[in-house]
Amino acid sequence: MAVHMRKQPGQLTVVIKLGTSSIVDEKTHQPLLSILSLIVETACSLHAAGHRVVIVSSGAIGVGLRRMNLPRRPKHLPKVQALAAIGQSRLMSLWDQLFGHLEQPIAQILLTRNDIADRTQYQNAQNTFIELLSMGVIPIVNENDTLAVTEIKFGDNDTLSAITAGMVQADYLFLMTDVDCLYDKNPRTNPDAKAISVVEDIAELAADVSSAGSSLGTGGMSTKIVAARLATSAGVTTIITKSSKPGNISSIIAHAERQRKASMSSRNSVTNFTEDGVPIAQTSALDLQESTHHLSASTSILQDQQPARTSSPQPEEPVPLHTCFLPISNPIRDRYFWILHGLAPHGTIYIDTGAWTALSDKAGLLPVGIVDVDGHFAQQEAVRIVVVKRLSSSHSPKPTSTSMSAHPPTTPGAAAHAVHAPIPIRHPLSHTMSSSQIISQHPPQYEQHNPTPFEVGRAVVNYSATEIRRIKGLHSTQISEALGYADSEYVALRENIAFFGAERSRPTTPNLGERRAGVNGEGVELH
Ligand SMILES: N[C@@H](CCC(=O)OP(=O)(O)O)C(=O)O
Repeated sequence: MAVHMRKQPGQLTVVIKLGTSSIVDEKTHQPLLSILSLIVETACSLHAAGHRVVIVSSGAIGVGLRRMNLPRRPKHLPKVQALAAIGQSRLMSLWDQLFGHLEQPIAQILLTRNDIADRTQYQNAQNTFIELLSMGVIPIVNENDTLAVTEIKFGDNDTLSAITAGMVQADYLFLMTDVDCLYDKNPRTNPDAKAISVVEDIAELAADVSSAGSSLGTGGMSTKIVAARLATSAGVTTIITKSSKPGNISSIIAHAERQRKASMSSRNSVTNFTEDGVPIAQTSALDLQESTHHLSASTSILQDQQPARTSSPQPEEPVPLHTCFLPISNPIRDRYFWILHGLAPHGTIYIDTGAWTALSDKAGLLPVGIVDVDGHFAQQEAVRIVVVKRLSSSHSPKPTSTSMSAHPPTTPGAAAHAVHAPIPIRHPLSHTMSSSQIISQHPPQYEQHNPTPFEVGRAVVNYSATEIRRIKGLHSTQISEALGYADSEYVALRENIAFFGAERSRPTTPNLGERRAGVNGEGVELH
C-alpha cells in the first residue's frame, strides 16, 4: 500500500543534515552549542510557521569520544560501534535539552539499510515519520552505527539524509557543510572562481566542480553531490550551505520559494545582485505559507552568482550564499525510489540492447535478453542492470548441459585480449567506480579500449544468480527445462525494475560495452 504524506496547503517539509564537524569540535569533541542552539531556534521557527522539520544528526561517535576521553576515532570497528552506542544517547539528550527550552518534542529514529530492505519495513518507517510529523514532533535521524557494518551501511549521513528526504517526500534537504556553496573552481587558488547558485541539471555538473570542495579540505563534497542527485531525483530541492550559519536556512527557503513562484510566472525572470555579486531577495519577510510546490527545472545549465548584475529598485535583503539543486521535473515514484536507493544491490545483470528497448517500452525483463550475471544473490534481492552490446555469435536460445554451468569458462581467443584490472562501470549517482567496488566476484573480462558500460537501473529479481546463469539467453518457455521448475517467465517484473534519472518514457541509449556469450551461451567475453 502506498504511503502518502498528507500536508496542509502551504506546508513544507524540510530535512536538515548536520555532519559531525557541525556538532562537535574536531579536536576537543566538545559540543558546538552555539550552532546547535541556532539549529534548534531555526527548526522551531519553521515549525511555528506551520512547516515540518526532520533533522539528520551525525555526531554519536564524536560525542562518545568525548565521553570516554579518547583523542581520536579508533580503527577497530567494534570499538567505533561501542563509542556510537555511548555517544548516541548523550547526543539525543543534548538535542532534547536544547529543544526542551522551546518546549519542542523530538524523537529518535535510527536506521540501517537492512531496516528498509523489506518493503513493508520501509513503509513502517515512513508511517512512523508521518505520525511523528503530524503530531508536531521533530524526528532526529542517525545511522544505527551499533548495528551497521559495511554491508548494511548507508555509507554516510549525506546519503542517509537524501534517503530520509525521499521517504518523507520532503520539499527541501539542507546539507549543512563547512563551505558556503559550490564553486566552479577551487576559490583558494582561483580568485576568479564563481559561486554556483543554482544547478538545474545535476547530470551537467562538471566533474571538477565537485573536486573544488575536496581540494579545499572540506571533504565529503562528492558525497553531498551524490546525495543531491539522489534527493533531486525524488523531487526534493537540495541546498548546500554553511553549517556555522544555520539561521540562514529560513531566508534561503524564502528566497527559493520566491524563485519558484517567479519561475512559474515567468521563465525569463532573473535574480538581482548586490554590488558584491550576492543575489538579492525580493522581500525580507519569511513568508512560506502559500508554498507547496517545488522549483521546476527546465534547462540543463548552471547559473553562477557573480556576473549578472542589475540594479534593484527597492532596498532588498541579500540572500546568504548557497547552492540550490533543483529537483527533476518528473520525480521517481516512491516504490522506484526504494528499489534504487533503499535496497543494496547484491550483484549485476548485463542485458543486451534488445532487452533495454523492451524495458523502455515497459516490458518486464526476460531471460532471453540477459547476457551475463555477476555476484551472488538470492531471489527477491536487488541487482544492478548494466546494458552491454551482445555480439552476434552470443545468442543461444537452447538450453544445454554446458549452459547450466554455474561458472562457465571463457572462450580462449577472447581471454588473450582481456584485462583483469579493476574495470570502471559508470554509475549515474557517483563518479566512476572500479569494478572491485561494485563487482565482488568473478570480474568480467573487458578489452581495455572498451567504452564504459553504464548502469541504467536496478531490479528485484525472481531468480537467484545461479538460476539466472542457467537461463540467461533462453526463451521463457525453456526455463522449466533448464531449472526443473519455472517460478516466473520474467527474471524481473516491470514493477520491480527502476531506472536512474526518473521513469523517463524512453531511456536514452547508454554508452555500451560489448559482451559476448560463448558457445551455447556459456563463456563470456567483452569486446
Ligand atoms: N553516524 C555517525 C556519523 C556518520 C557520518 O556520515 O558522519 P558525517 O560525515 O560527519 O556526517 C555518527 O553519528 O557519529
